[in-house]
This record gives sequence, structure tokens and C-alpha cells, in this order.
Amino acid sequence: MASLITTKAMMSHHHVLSSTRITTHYSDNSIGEQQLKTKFQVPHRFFARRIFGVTRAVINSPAPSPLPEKEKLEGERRCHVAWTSVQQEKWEGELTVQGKIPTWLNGTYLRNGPGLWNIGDHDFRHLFDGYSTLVKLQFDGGRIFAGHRLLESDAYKAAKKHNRLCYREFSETPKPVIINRNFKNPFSGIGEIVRLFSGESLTDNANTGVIKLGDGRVMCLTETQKGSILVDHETLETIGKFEYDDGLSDHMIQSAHPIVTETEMWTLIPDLVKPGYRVVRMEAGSNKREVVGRVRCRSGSWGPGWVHSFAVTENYVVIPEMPLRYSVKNLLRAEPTPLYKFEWCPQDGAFLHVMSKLTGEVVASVEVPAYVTFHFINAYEEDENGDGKATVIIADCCEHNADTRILDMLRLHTLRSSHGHDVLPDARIGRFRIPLDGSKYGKLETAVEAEKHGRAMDMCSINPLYLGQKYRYVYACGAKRPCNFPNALSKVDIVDKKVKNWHEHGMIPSEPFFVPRPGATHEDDGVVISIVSEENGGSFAILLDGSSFEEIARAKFPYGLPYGLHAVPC
Ligand SMILES: CC1=C(/C=C/C(C)=C/C=C/C(C)=C/C=C/C=C(C)/C=C/C=O)C(C)(C)CCC1
Ligand SMILES: [Fe+2]
Repeated sequence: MASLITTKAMMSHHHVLSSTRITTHYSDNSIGEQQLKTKFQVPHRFFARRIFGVTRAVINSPAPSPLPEKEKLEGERRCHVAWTSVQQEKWEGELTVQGKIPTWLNGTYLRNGPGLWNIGDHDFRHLFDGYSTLVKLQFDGGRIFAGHRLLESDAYKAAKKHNRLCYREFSETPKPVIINRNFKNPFSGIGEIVRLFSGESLTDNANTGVIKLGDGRVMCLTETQKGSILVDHETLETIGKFEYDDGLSDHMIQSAHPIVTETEMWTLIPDLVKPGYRVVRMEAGSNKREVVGRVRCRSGSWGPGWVHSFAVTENYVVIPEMPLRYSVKNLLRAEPTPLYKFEWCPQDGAFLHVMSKLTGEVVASVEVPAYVTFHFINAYEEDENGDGKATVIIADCCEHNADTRILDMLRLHTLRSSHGHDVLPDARIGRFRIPLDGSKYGKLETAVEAEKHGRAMDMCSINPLYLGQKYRYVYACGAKRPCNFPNALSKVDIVDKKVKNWHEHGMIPSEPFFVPRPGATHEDDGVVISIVSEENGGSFAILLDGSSFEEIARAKFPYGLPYGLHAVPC
């Protein structure tokens, strides 16, 4: 049994796991000594299945060697590995573990994210443009077998074949290529409006989310519907497109973060023509989404609000209508605007809608203060009268203080050139209160003083067993200022308003992903997994104890991995 000490003072330093490495922890709370419990080994819902025998021989494929300086693209030279493209398409091998992986942790952690930001001599502009790169950590009896592989989307295959950008990415539009005087390439010029609205020129580069459906299929996602791609979570091979069998694919856009349980999947399909959202549900094992209901946008703006994610409670779906809205003129523009495909319309109001999962009826639609969020954390129903009837919905999100600058901060040039400068705009945990009594207005408050997590807050996870339920702990990327990007991992106790942070100088950790221990009776009994990109060009997987938030193990990759977005246990 391991025992880890929680730091009591802000900015205290002590050695963890290795005498040669100093880990800085800063924490503003004083929970005291925590015991790491590893004695129960009950199979876990997600991580119970052993993925392969420990006797399997693993031959590490050669690690990517750094490119010769002259071959490096100007844009990437000397920048942090978090913003540097992966140097080869795939790698697989065993990692050496420092510390101890809990014996109950078996199965695959799979992370998706952009990982290649150049093609031919063209450097991409924005973090979200990069080609999807999957990273796996296969936990097996205390060992970690790891790897990465680029997703074989049509966009990536076409780019490789033609050595140029062929589809519209988040901020990039393919340039017209004049093949001869009378013939232009099919992705440019006249007819582009038709191709855009038919979705033909849009990317299928599924670089954002990854989900495991109730029937075991693993799907990578982006916000275009055609960017729904099945993968093999063990080999990381691309299996093929997820073919929806429901006639809803005409709508082109979807939320990048469906909510998945063992029995069903919920997602939102924005309607760009009659501004609104379809709320759809798909049974596990099916490819057919049924429309449960439709929400009309409240604002008079042309486009619906951007919907990267949303939230559910036990009985309701919470649908955000942000003032950051899809803009048809910006969708059609070849050159990116300051807000890319979107526009900021606070004058038209900000709203949240609540739909009954059972009937599809919109039971609440409230105006709230302006907000900017990409990631909802969780939501739940509150019964203030104690009669078993929900009176209020609480919905928490990573909220960027209604400031759209975060989008531009994530431009690669900015990320690469501002390392060490304190230029990251502030963010917080935004808590919405949505009354279910027909009131016109909802509230938006700061759940926990943002200073406690360095005024950064995004890339969140919770104990998945608390989805849609009253909950206490949020794991997310916070910051140790000065920084230009979230550079810490934070555990936020939203009940006691306390925060524990993990930070090491020069490191950029990805989403802290919480995995509950089988048989746990406490919400924070489990581990937190993240992959850290190092300032010196390396990278490692890190495991923190979910309760004490102390490091319990790390395992170094033989090369540097760029920043990645979201993960799933398989
Ligand atoms: C390709 C097109 C689109 C794609 C949209 C995509 C790929 C959106 C991805 C959004 C992501 C990854 C958001 C993540 C946010 C993370 C944050 C704010 C982290 C902050 C750290 O502090 C559309 C725009 C849908 C339309 C046309 C084409
Ligand atoms: Fe996301």
C-alpha cells in the first residue's frame, strides 16, 4: 500500500517517486494525509477486460528521430513539442514505468487530438486544423504498452496523395490549383457554395473527440458529421466511416461530444438553415439516430450558437445557445476571419434550453448572461421542495468569461511564439441555474474562485458514474501563471471550493482523465491519467491519485508527443 502526502502550503516543493526529479505541487487546501487504497481488485465497468496476455512479446518500433534542422518547417522550429507535428505516422512499444500502476487498472486509454499541422510546404494556422492523431496507453498488470497513429481520414489521405490541403479544415481552405487554363481543382472556385452546403468540401478529419459506443465500437469525431470514423482501439487502425442510417446526415454539423452510456448515445445536430438544434438519440448497436425533439433558437441572429458540447441530467438534455454563432458568410470565406466560421452576437442574447428526454418537449428556455464555453462539465436536477420533483437544473461548464479571445490564442503562431508569457485569457467554472418554473431568466455564477486554479479552466473530466447526477469533483487543466496555455492539472472540489494543482515547470499536460477504481465508494477514489508534453522535447504519461492528486506513476515515451484533446477508456 502506498502512502502519499498532500502538500499543505502553497508553492511547497517535494520529491515524488524519484529522487532525481522535483515535482512542484501547489495547493490551497489542507485535506491532509491520504491513503492510496489498492486492495480491492473488483473488475471495473470500463477497465475490467484484460487486453492481452503479459507474455505477449512487444517489439518497440524505432522511435521517431528528430528531423534534420534544414527539413524542419520554419513555423515549428524550436517551439514547444506540444505544438510540433508528430515525426512519423505510427509507433508502438512498451514504456518503462516509474512508480506503481494500480493492479486494477487494465485496459486501454485512447486519446484523440490534432497531431500533424503541415502538409507539403503548407503550415496550418490553428491548433484545431491538425490531422487526427490517436495515442494509446494499454495498461496490463502494471505494464504500459503505448503507441500513436494518424487517423486515415479522407482529408489526411488526400493531403498525403496530393501533397497539399484538399478539404476545408477549421481555419484552412484549400487554395485553387489551376491544372490548365480551363480546369480548376474540384475544391475551389465556382460551385464552392453548392459544395459547402452539400458538405463535399468539408473535412472528415475526426481530430476532436473519441467515444466508445455501448456495443463496443470506438468512434473518432469532429464537428462535421462525415468526420465520424471507426477505429480499432488496439491497433489504432482506421476501420472506416461510421455510416448513419437515418437521413440526418444532410445537416453536416454535429456536436463533437455526444453523451454515451452503455445503452444509448445522445447528441445535438445544429440546423444552419432554420436556426435551431435537433436533439437525437441512438440505441447501442444501432446506426440510426431518432429525433427526440427540436429547439428553435431564441435570438434573431442568422445562425445557431456554436455547440461543441452540451450536458444531460437524468431526465433532461441541456442545450446551449451561445452568442458565439455560426456565420454563413464566414463559413463561405476562404480566408479566416478573427472568429473563423463564427461571429460574436451578444446583443442577440445568450440562452439555455432544457428538453425532456422522454417527450422531446422543451420544458425551459432561459436567457442568461453572455458566455463562451466549449466544454460542459456535468449537469443535474435539484429538488428544492423535497417532493421528488426537479425545480432547478444546475449545469456546469468551463467558461471563458464571455471572451472569445481564447479562439485566437489557440492559433499555432501565438502558441509557438508566446511560451512563458502570461497571455492566456482567464477562465472559470461557470455554474448555470436554470429554473423549471417558467421563469424567463437563468443565472450564471463562478462556482469556485478562479484564482485557485490559476484562472485557466478547460479540458475537464468527472467520475463517469456521476454523469447527470449531483457531483463534487471536477478534473481539468488549470494554470500556474505566467503561461500562454493551461500548464497545470487541477482537481476542483466544487462543494468545499478547494483546489489541488499539479504542475511542473515547462510541461503541458493534456486533459486529466478520471478512471474510478472498481468497487470505490468515494467519488474521487480512482486515478487520473494525462499525457504531458515536455519543454525539452519529450513526453510522458502520468498517473495521479484521484483523491490526494499526488503522482503515483509516470512512463516516458521515447519521443515527444504533441498536445492532444480528449480520451476514452476502452
Ligand atoms: C472543419 C469545420 C468545423 C470544425 C470545427 C472543429 C474541428 C472544432 C473543434 C473544436 C475544439 C477542438 C474545441 C476545443 C476547445 C478547447 C479549448 C477552448 C481549450 C482551451 C484551453 O484553455 C466547423 C467550424 C464546425 C465548421 C466548418 C468546418
Ligand atoms: Fe472538445
